[in-house]
This record gives sequence, C-alpha cells and structure tokens, in this order.
Amino acid sequence: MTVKVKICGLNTSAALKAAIEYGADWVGFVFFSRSPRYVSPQQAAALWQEAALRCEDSSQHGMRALPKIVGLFVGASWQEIDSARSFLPIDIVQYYGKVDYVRAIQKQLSLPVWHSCGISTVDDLPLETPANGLVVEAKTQKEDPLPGGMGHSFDWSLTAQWQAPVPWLLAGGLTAKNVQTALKQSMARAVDVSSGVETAPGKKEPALIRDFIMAAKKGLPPPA
Ligand SMILES: O=C(O)c1ccccc1NCC(=O)[C@H](O)[C@H](O)COP(=O)(O)O
Repeated sequence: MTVKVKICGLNTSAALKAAIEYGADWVGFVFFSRSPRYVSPQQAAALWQEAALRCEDSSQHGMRALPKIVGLFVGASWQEIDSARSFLPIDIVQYYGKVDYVRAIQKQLSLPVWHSCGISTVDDLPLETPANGLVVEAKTQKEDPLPGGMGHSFDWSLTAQWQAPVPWLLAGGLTAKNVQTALKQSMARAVDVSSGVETAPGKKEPALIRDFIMAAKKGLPPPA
C-alpha cells in the first residue's frame, strides 16, 4: 500500500507543478488571510487552471492524474466556503474550528470535510467524529501565530495504537528526512506537509516537494 501525500499551502505555479508531477494525492490551498501561504480563491483557481491545462496537454505523455484539491479554512462559515467554491473546484474542505461547523459544511455543501485536531496526549485523539477525515498534528501553543503550518511535530508513537474512527493524515514538522521515521512510529498511511517543503515561511521549494513525495512514497517501513 502506497502512502498518500498532501502538499499544503501551494501558492506558486512551479510548486503546484512539482506537486502534480511527482504524484501528490492532494494539493492544499490556504484561505486563511493571516497565513504566509494565503492565496485568494481566485488566485488558487488561476494556478489550478494553468496546472490542469498543462496536465491535459501532457496526458498523452503519461503525465500523472490530477490530485484532489483541498481547501483549507479556519473558522469559516459554510457560506464563505461556498463562495470560494464558486471559483475553485474544491474536492475536500480541511477545517480548523468547532466540530458543529463540520456538520453544517457537510450538510449545506455536500462536501467531505477533514477536521484538524491538535494533540499532545493519547487522550486528545478522537474516538468518534462527524468528519470524513482527520488531520492530526501537534497542539498549538498560545504564542503560535497560526493554528497550523507551524512546523511543530509531536510524539508520533501516540497514534500507533489509535483506532481512528475515519481515515487520517499525520501532519506537523514533517520533512523528507524524517517522514519514514514518522510513518514507522505513527502507523500513519497518509501525510501532510507545508513548512517542511519551504525555504522560508510561505516560500515553497519545488525540489523539496519532489524530495518529500519521493521519501514518503518509497515504500512503507517494516513494522516496528
Ligand atoms: O499552512 C498554513 O499556513 C496554515 C495556516 C492556518 C491553519 C492551517 C495551516 N496549515 C495546515 C496544514 O494542513 C499544514 O500542512 C499542517 O499544519 C502541517 O504544517 P507543517 O508543520 O508546516 O508541515
């Protein structure tokens, strides 16, 4: 079974091209204005249309299938998400906020929702959720300027025995160098990265995107 990879916070054509070319399963656009990776729905749509056209042009040469689009929102209403969706064909909503909002988004927009949850102990791991998926990452600290995308990792062994209620992604502080260790310790089968493929906050590096995807997908490590 191949590990699935999400590259989050894509904000340039070169970075999106690298994510597609090297086989990312999901590409994430951050619609949170305080993020250094913020793009407007219109900007994300322009990046996506250019990439999709390039992919179609190259499809005769075995260019990879297009990844799914993850729209990342923090505390947004379903109406705001619906407005973003009028520009960009969002496949999945990644949501930071109250779980009640998750239900509203599912009901009003008929879109799958991944709920992001910060953990520091096994007791923080959800045993039930209305969400269609979970993004599990380190609990943020009070002083953190962002609820995610901070490069913080947590003790990956915390999820090793977890009976996740829905499919989940491991996130937080992942890089090409540590992703195999993270997979082995966490038993995750899907990973999500943002700062680990950047040279500075919000500055995505295509070569790091390539390295991360290849490292994550090089085959699962043997069981512990
Ligand atoms: O990436 C951001 O700027 C961001 C801003 C606000 C909320 C969430 C954000 N990112 C969420 C993600 O899915 C990141 O990929 C995830 O937190 C891992 O980030 P990193 O530790 O930088 O790899």
